[in-house]
Amino acid sequence: MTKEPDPQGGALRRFRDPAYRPLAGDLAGIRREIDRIDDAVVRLLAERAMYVKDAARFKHDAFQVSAPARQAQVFAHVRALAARHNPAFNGGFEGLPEVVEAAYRALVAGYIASEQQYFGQTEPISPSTQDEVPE
Ligand SMILES: O=C(O)C(=O)C[C@]1(C(=O)O)C=C[C@@H](O)C=C1
Repeated sequence: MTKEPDPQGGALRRFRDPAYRPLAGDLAGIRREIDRIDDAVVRLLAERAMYVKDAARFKHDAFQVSAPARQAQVFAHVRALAARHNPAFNGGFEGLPEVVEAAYRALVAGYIASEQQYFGQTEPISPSTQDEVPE
């Protein structure tokens, strides 16, 4: 079959697990929920990006921008979060920690590339002239 699925069509299959509970009546309903969630995810990624940009002010050089030990910490953290947030209903989502870690590896690579660019837009300051820290 080389045709895209019909968003308005009825279900074509069912899970063999008798306890499985469907989340929407059709594929259009599923996609509406996915679009809603993507909006929230991307809004948070944009908020995260601004903190990554600001992090450049606290680094001496390109190695510090890359901060590999911190990267490893972030990947382990999001993996653990994915395991914790994996829903208990409908059997959860198998391999969610791996999916989330892979996404974060791609995301952080992009964030680092931009942070390196932003680092190039900074200049060193002496401690006495440092920016004021917000409360
Ligand atoms: O924590 C930092 O130092 C950051 O710059 C943030 C961040 C991240 O996206 O989480 C980005 C670049 C570094 O590789 C490590 C982590």
